[in-house]
Amino acid sequence: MKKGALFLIILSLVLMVAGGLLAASIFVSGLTSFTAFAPKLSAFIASVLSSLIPAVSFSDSPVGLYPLAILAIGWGVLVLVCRKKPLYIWVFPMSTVMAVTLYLLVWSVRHPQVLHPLLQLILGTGMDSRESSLVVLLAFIIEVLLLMVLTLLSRMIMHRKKRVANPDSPQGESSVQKQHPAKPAKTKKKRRHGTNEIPDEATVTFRLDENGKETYSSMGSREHDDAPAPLVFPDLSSAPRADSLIKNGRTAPYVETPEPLPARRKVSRASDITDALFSAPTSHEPPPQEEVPGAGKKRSTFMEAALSIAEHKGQPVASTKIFHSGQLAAAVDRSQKGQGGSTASLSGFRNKYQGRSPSSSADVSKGFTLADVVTAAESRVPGNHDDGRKNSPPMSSAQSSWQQAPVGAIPSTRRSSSEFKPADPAPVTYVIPVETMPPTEYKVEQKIEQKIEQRAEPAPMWDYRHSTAQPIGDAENIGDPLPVEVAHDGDSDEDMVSGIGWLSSSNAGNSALYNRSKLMYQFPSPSLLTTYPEQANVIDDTIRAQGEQLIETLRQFKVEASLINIAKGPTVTMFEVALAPGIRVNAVMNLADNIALNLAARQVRIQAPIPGKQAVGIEVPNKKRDTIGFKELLPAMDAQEFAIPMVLGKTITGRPVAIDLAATPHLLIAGSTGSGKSVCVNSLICSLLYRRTPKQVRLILVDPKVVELTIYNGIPHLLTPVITEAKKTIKALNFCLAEMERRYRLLQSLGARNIKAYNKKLQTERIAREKLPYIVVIIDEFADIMLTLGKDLEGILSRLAAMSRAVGIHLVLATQRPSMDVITGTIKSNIPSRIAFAVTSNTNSRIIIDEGGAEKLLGKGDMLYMSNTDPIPSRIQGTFLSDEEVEAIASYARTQGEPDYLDEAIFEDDEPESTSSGDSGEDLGDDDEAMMRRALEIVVERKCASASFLQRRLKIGYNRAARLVEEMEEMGYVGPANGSKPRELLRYPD
Ligand SMILES: Nc1ncnc2c1ncn2[C@@H]1O[C@H](COP(=O)(O)OP(=O)(O)OP(=O)(O)O)[C@@H](O)[C@H]1O
Repeated sequence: MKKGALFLIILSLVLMVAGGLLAASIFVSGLTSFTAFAPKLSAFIASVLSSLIPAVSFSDSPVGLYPLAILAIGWGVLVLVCRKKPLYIWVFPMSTVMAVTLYLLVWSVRHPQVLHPLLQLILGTGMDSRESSLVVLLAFIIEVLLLMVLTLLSRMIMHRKKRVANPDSPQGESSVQKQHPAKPAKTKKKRRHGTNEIPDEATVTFRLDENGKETYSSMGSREHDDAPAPLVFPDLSSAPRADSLIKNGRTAPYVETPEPLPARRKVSRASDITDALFSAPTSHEPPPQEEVPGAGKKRSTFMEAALSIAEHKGQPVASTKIFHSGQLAAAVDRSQKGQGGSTASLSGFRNKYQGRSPSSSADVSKGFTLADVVTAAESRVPGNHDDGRKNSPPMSSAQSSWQQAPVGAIPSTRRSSSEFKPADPAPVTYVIPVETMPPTEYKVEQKIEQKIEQRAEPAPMWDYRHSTAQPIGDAENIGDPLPVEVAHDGDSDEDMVSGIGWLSSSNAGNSALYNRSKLMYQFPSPSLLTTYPEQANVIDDTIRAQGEQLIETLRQFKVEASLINIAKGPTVTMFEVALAPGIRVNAVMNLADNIALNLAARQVRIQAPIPGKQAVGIEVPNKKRDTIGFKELLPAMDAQEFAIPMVLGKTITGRPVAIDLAATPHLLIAGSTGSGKSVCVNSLICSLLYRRTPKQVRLILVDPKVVELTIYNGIPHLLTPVITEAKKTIKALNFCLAEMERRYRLLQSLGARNIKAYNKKLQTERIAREKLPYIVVIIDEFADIMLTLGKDLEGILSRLAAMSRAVGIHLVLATQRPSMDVITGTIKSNIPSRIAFAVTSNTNSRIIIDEGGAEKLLGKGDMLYMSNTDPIPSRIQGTFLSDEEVEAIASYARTQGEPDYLDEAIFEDDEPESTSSGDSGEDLGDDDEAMMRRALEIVVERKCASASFLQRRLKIGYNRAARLVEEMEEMGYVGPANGSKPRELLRYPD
């Protein structure tokens, strides 16, 4: 037992006895006066004690000996608490005395007439039991106070003792303990390490014995109380977290100037060790590599191992735990391979952790923390281990210092023990070469950077000097250098020049630029169009009479209103009616049928209110409808600068309406059969033929009904013959998706945000690329295809509708089935501009334009147009194009150039792999001969040669496929390029 503890025990007993005597004398002398002065208080105390008796009594308690058991438990706890704190030993006699006092107190209250013999002995017989009970009570209070005083005193003495034991610590306690007061400084689990116990993750103390061998102990362990004073680790509070360095992708180099080293190291947690291990001030620059030859190789293997493990586990270094000795060994192996040095120390490390006795190897499986790694690294201390340096060549001072320095001492703020002091007292520089220890993230970044660098290196793909292409746009001086094209993979089929990708002409080897220049499209003449008689917008007496009759009808239904305006349109006349105050708009709306009845009109549509007016519009069909000729509306397309101008018709007020599909940006047309959809679609297509060349706008037409749009077959605007099959439709739409992606890449290459900006850049910067034409995909009766393809079509259409606007791909979908399964929510949400022709029900109208009204339309081109900018539908009478007119326009367009269709391979079915050859030619790699053999087999199979088909079948890049076809031509197997058609097979291979 320690002297201090003995002293305290004696002190406590003395104090206790003295206190008790003092209290007794005071109260014995003042008892009479107390009871006289405070009878009520004494009575109150007596009552409280009486109520407490059953709970604390030993013998009289109704609960038997439970209080005794509680006391025993309390003692047990005290024994445990004070096991390692000898200074608190006085608690045992103190508590015993208190228990006896308590017992006496209880006795006094329970037996007011009888004085306990013990009390008689202490207090004498001159006192009655009442007085004696008060004395006992006060004695108990004094004992409690004494307990508190002694506790505080003990604590103070312990603090003082620690400070004496560890003069370096200003706190008198380890900083770790201060930081983690909730965790008592003791180990949870221990495992044997030789003769020492190593805590897993708790506070660890590293010590060196007289032989320089390191030992471990947990904080406060008695077993090591007599061990040499613990080594003191440097203050780690300023060290940045290791994982923060890792995240930055950079491990800061650090330079240290060793200071006079203290004899002890401060106790530290494993995470703190690793934090400090990998931390360093960044202000210092590392010395040049030549000054520290081999420093990179000779740097800490264990640190490398630690990093390697952390990297493998994807964790921050500080929190990495190694669970298997094999893992650790593997990490060390990796480090060793990378370094090619420190073999001896590594083997020492292995011996340390792997070459243990069987009993200890079981503990090994519990895992190592990086603290273990660090500790092992310490074993490289000169003099402790042979780390292979004996045979090393002479080292530079810095290198020598580095190798002599323990790994744990690397951080700049760290101090080493005197044993670790380098032989050279001169300032020593420790260097960790940054480049040899890149963390995972850093490697990833490096890879990305390398990739970017690789991409950034442009390889000229198209040299205008070797091309027959003519400059595009306003470029006049071909001699001027053109901007270098962004390179792409030579084997890629990505076309950076063509306005449209995957054209058969460019696939056939023709320059896209050259091919486009063949087109000299002249717009059709308006003379091809029929002129319809001028419609009479005159408001005659008949119409006025109709207006009066309308007001009268309203009045009959108690709706006071006045006629304020009449607008006569081509199909309907709108009577603008102002309602009297207090009349509800709905009152008029509900009278639509009555008005129609009274006016003998077929349908009456009521617009309540007219947007922007304090009036209700009542649209009554004209007795005689006017036809809006397409010719009449041609000038409307020139009124504004439209990218894709299209005429729709005329409003009620006679205003011509033309839209820009590029802004719309997609259009949904729906209406029941005979409502005028096909005529509308024709006028949209003819608008393009009249105002846009194939260089500006290209078309993909889909017509499942076959008879509606096939009339356009052969016009130069077409990208493919009019599609009539669902299967081909999906392929065409897939092409659009691919083209959309290609275009986005093109836009990105020039930093353009949309097709307009891209085309403008080509012109202003005179870049040798084709301008991107707009692509308009028109699908008539898309309900048929939708029902066949279902979700596939919906998905593609939605994606296109959502994303293709910027790259100039626009959709026009027409259907005569305005049902929910055709015009789905997804399609509707992606196509805000819609045209509703006459439908049979209000529900259908709602499906198309989200409100009723289309059921009141009159058919034959009578439409409600809802644009993306104005959700209130406006009534328009569509333009009329007769079949003859359409035929004439298409015929004329056909004379203006050959269509440059997409490669037919796009629309071909995916053929099953040929089994006849037994050759998996599709995976022929770089074997040119085998590739040619397989290509010839395919060509013979098909009786024609197409580069893109070969590309698909052989799963090779387009350029390679085109080369194969050219070689076939040279060898005489296939004929020359044949426009958009595949090359002819001339002879069979031998
Ligand atoms: N704008 C118009 N002006 C005058 N008449 C028109 C107009 N639009 C259509 N019509 C008339 O309506 C008829 C039907 O038009 P259209 O063929 O376009 O209807 P649809 O909705 O396509 O019918 P379906 O779905 O059965 O093909 C046409 O033959 C034409 O006579």
